[in-house]
Amino acid sequence: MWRRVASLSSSVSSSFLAQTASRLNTWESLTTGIAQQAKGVIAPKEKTPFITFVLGGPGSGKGTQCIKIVETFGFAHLSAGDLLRREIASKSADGAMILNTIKEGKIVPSQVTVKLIQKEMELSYNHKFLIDGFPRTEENRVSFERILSEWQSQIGVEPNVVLFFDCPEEEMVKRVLNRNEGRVDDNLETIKKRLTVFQALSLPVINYYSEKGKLYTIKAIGTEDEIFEQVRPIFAAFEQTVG
Ligand SMILES: Nc1ncnc2c1ncn2[C@@H]1O[C@H](COP(=O)(O)OP(=O)(O)O)[C@@H](O)[C@H]1O
Ligand SMILES: Nc1ccn([C@H]2C[C@H](O)[C@@H](COP(=O)(O)OP(=O)(O)O)O2)c(=O)n1
Ligand SMILES: [Mg+2]
Repeated sequence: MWRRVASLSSSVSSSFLAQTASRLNTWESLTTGIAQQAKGVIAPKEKTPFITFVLGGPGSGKGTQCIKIVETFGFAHLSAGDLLRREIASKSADGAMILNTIKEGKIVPSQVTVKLIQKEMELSYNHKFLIDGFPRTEENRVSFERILSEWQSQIGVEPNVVLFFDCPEEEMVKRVLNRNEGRVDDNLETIKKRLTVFQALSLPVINYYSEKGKLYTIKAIGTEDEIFEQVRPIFAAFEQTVG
């Protein structure tokens, strides 16, 4: 259901979307219900999307911990950085602009990134999303909320959980310089710029979610497994309700 409702054009008004979503919900449960009754089985309930933002400075271990969350809790992992790198590799119209922005340690315009994330969510059959490296600016946050508000009848405008991997700069620099994934931004010059951007533009987003009571801060120092032991209880607590 998530996929069908979300696939509706974002240019359509929210009230129309809400009505259509409600109609689709009713129609789908009705038709599914009839078919399932005929087979003598109970129709599964539609699942409400569950959105987690994964934030933290460059090299704080977001991607590494997302892999563990996927393995343990079955989320879909959407890395904003990976989606942007895929655009560069596919030589799309925005590819050159994205490459230059990433090399400079700056943030790609929100409409580009949000469009990529939205597309991935629409294509997913999963209802549990880990959105890694996003939102990195207030502009990112507001652009995404605008999309979510169009799906309001389904999920509301806020993420369910925001994880913040809190890591000392010295450690982040060490990790990024050892990352060895051939990334154009894994060099000392770019990392320094990225850390300045993180302080100036990303920390306000983290503070925003802290004030909203959505933030879970993880001390991102220690082994990968030790850090995951701080992450695990957060998702375990939601497991019953999320499905
Ligand atoms: N707890 C850890 N201790 C040491 N190195 C780590 C740890 N977690 C991740 N790394 C390594 O640090 C680098 C950056 O991790 P990554 O998950 O890509 O961070 P991010 O996505 O936040 O930039 C990778 O090479 C990764 O293998
Ligand atoms: N919301 C985002 C996420 C990433 N980007 C760009 C700018 C970032 O420096 C690069 C790389 O992001 P990525 O999340 O892969 O980086 P780290 O894993 O934190 O090292 O992509 C962006 O412009 N906007
Ligand atoms: Mg990453």
